[in-house]
Amino acid sequence: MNKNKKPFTDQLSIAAAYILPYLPPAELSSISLTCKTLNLIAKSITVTRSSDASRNFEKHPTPFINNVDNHPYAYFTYTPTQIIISTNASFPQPWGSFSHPRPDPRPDTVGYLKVEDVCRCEYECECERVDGDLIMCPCSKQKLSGLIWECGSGCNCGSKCRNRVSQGGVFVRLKIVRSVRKGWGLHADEFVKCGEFVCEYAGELLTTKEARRRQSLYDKLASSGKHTSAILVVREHLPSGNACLRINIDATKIGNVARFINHSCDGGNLSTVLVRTSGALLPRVCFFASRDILKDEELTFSYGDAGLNPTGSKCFCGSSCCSGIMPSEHT
Ligand SMILES: C[S@@+](CC[C@H](N)C(=O)[O-])C[C@H]1O[C@@H](n2cnc3c(N)ncnc32)[C@H](O)[C@@H]1O
Repeated sequence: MNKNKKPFTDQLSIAAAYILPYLPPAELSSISLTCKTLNLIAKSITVTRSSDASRNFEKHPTPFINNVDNHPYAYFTYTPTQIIISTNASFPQPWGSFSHPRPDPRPDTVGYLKVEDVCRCEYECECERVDGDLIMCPCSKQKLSGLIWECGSGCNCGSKCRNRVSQGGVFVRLKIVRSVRKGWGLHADEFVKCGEFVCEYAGELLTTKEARRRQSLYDKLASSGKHTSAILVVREHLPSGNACLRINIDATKIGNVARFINHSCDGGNLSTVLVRTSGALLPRVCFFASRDILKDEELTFSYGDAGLNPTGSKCFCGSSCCSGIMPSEHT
């Protein structure tokens, strides 16, 4: 026997370590039944997947916690920011063996802003000044448009600029907890101060035509009772008052932690804020804490008006003003 030749199990382990992280749960589970070596590798991938939904893209891991059934995690491709996909194909992403550490562009001292009084003057940004004089106050733009404006690639300031609150990824400690009636839900894993940036709603930016096509597909799958979709539609009313920009983000297959935020009829504890960034054509949809949130509390927001969809599915938000029906606008 050639002494330099690695035993078959070693070769199998090496090959499997490259291939198995790309497999969706059903395939991973069936391949794990074939032999002990593959079973061990599949198990370690399952542990990695359930220990961090963000797959090392965010500052802290976001674990899946399930004490109600046997789903170890939800399977999707992680993106920390919104992406434009021109076709309806998604790309494979390994999950379990690679890490993607992200830079920390935001100083720890600036983790929040008051959503209700968004005066940004305190966030001194050099690009807003000429010879030390403030030439344009960002909060005047806020008042005009009802948006938050942040510095970006169109500004002269760098990534350390403090007017980039929502651009450093997720800084709050979060966890994804399974419940019997609502499936997975995003929870705070530490105290979150009112006004603090929580996360962006990241996913695939779609045309309205594609959003409608996917929504009807997801609705058909949902009627089987096993599929949850995560298409968010936000409308930005342009300053003229005569036009409205419609933003469709689908986080069902490609998204971030925000895809686990459930609906609450009382408006929940998160505010949805459109953030425009200098140098970027399209706004981003971001969530800020609308009040102080305690550790372990579920994070929720209002998906919309349930009255728009009287035949919608049952709502289990549990709030005192629950309408009993999940809102779902006709996309
Ligand atoms: C964006 S996903 C939220 C994460 C989802 N719970 C999961 O397990 O992936 C939206 C879906 O969650 C479920 N959901 C969200 N809020 C709910 C509520 N208040 N009552 C019942 N189901 C809810 C619905 O199935 C909805 O289509």
